[in-house]
Amino acid sequence: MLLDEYIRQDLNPVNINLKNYGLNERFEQEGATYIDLFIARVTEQHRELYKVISECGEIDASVSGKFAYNADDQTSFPAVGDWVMIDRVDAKGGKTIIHHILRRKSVLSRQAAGTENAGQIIAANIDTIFICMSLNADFNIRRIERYLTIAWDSMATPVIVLTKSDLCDDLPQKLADIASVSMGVDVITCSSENGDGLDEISTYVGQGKTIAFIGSSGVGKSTLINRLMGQDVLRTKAIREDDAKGRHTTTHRQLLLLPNGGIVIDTPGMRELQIYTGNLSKTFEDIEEIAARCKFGDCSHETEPGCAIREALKNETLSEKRFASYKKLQREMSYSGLSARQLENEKINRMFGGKDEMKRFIKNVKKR
Ligand SMILES: Nc1nc2c(ncn2[C@@H]2O[C@H](COP(=O)(O)OP(=O)(O)OP(=O)(O)O)[C@@H](O)[C@H]2O)c(=O)[nH]1
Ligand SMILES: [Zn+2]
Repeated sequence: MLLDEYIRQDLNPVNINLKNYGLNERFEQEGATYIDLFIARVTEQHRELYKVISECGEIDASVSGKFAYNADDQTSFPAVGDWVMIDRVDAKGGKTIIHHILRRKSVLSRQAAGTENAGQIIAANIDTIFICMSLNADFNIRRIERYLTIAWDSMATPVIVLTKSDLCDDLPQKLADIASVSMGVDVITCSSENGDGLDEISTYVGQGKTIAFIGSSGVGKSTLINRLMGQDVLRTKAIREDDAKGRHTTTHRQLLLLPNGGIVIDTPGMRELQIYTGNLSKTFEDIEEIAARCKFGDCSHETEPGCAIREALKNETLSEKRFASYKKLQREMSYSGLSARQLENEKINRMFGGKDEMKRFIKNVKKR
């Protein structure tokens, strides 16, 4: 099924049962204190433009001027997953205005250590965060620790998902390694290839429960979400790389309803939580192009067969030095390596396209 069709089926224009979107008593009660406003959940964010779902369907939304007065603090802006209060549910092709954010149950954010105001909200009100790591090339205990910290900070419950079990032949050793850092956290082993462990994941998913998947690029998050959806709603890496349009252009739904109940949040920010690839890809387009020819999508360019990078290094079409600086930058750009300033700029870019655009936006909203 095409994505458009999926969206149409999903969004019957009238009488949406918001419980399916995770509405519960806590939000209902808080929402009821705002007279004349309607409750809705943020389903998409594109810079200053939002989409929200209310009982009458999905509509475009923007924030009220009040938000812009606090613009130095990005965490006070709505994020995907937020429950918000809007002033109309039928905007007749226009926009509704978001006036309040209801108290968040959990907040997934990236932040720079030791700085204030450096938080950037990636998604809100997630119940369970699946930390995905593949059992082959991506396997790294330190990375799990880092993701666990992020997940615990969020107030959502983390569950470790070890993917691609079909590619692993030393599972007991890897499980023992994981056990040493995963105290109190459930660990699931699964394979989208042969279906192992997918039932177990389903036990964490149910009506009104909001889930999210984080983990390095290529560990199989999209594939897993597609399996839970029962259809290919997200384009997986393999398909993206085949696509003539290239793989930097994909936009897709940021909030998905699962057929057997439950909500998956999958925002671009979530995909970038591990490594900031935006500028890296641009600066090292040549290297990314070569890497795209590696036999394995998640090639570490170290020991895998069919590695195009090692081939290029051997025949000197790629210089060792350039590859070394790419790797260095890649390390520096990992989540924990970003300086406060880099994070701040990146956040502004993501939300507003740039500093000037942000200033213009704030000015405009204040005028309204
Ligand atoms: N062998 C095997 N391959 C898998 C499995 N799950 C996913 N893959 C493959 O791994 C590659 C990456 O999968 P994706 O689902 O696109 O990975 P992702 O985590 O969504 O990656 P990003 O979108 O970049 O964050 C694809 O070629 C998949 O076909 C699995 O269980 N076993
Ligand atoms: Zn390679």
